[in-house]
Amino acid sequence: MSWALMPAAGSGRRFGGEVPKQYLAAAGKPLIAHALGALLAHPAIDGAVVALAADDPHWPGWTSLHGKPVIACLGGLERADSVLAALRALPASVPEDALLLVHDAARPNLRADDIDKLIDAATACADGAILAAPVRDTLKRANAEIRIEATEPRERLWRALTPQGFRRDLLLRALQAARAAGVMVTDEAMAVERLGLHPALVEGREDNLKVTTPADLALVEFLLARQS
Ligand SMILES: Nc1ccn([C@@H]2O[C@H](COP(=O)(O)OP(=O)(O)OP(=O)(O)O)[C@@H](O)[C@H]2O)c(=O)n1
Ligand SMILES: C[C@](O)(CO)[C@H](O)COP(=O)(O)O
Repeated sequence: MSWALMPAAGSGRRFGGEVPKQYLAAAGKPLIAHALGALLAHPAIDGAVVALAADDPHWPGWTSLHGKPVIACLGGLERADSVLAALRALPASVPEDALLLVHDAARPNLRADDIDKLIDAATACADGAILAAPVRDTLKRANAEIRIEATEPRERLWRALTPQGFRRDLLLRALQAARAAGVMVTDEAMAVERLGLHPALVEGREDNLKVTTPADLALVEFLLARQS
């Protein structure tokens, strides 16, 4: 059994504008609709919990999608808080060993083959698994004047994507431990790594983009329009 947790309570500061980016349209649908639809269209995913900002006026009020339950909950100040809130809002019927897939509402271009690969890897690896992309560019470290200070070695460096997949009991333990330590994790794997575990890296599609700035939206629009 797998459930999806979707952090969707962000305000989109880097994107700007009045409407939080997860509700902006691309290829005729809000980004969140693409992201949530991709997850719930997958036969192995049984439902989703979506973490929303307080009094979110844009949330369409979905209670089901593709015939599967959608539960909305109140998110938190940071992404990690929203993920923990969504985890805590899961139905009690979802077993402790259920696989949870955490996916950003801001990543609309998620494909079924990537979900397949992630579920397989997270099922095979007790430490969980994440979609990720190997770094293929030369990496530079900047100084205070935005001049090159150094070139960083890129061997064995990957960019973390989402979904990230972990057992319910492990993810809860990891997120609670990070919060108790006052560590603000930027993805779920970081919390699991803090426990001394080593989640698997699964090479995912480079076009599983997170929409962060307006330029990202233009690219995602192109990608999604080609799908439909
Ligand atoms: N307190 C927060 C912050 C972010 N998110 C969600 O986490 C995902 C990735 O976060 P990010 O791209 O940083 O979104 P924002 O926080 O909205 O963007 P910004 O940092 O530019 O404000 C998004 O789906 C966002 O809605 C969330 O659920 N709760
Ligand atoms: C979870 C994530 O998408 C993995 O790359 C990323 O850490 C989210 O970062 P953000 O700053 O919250 O968008």
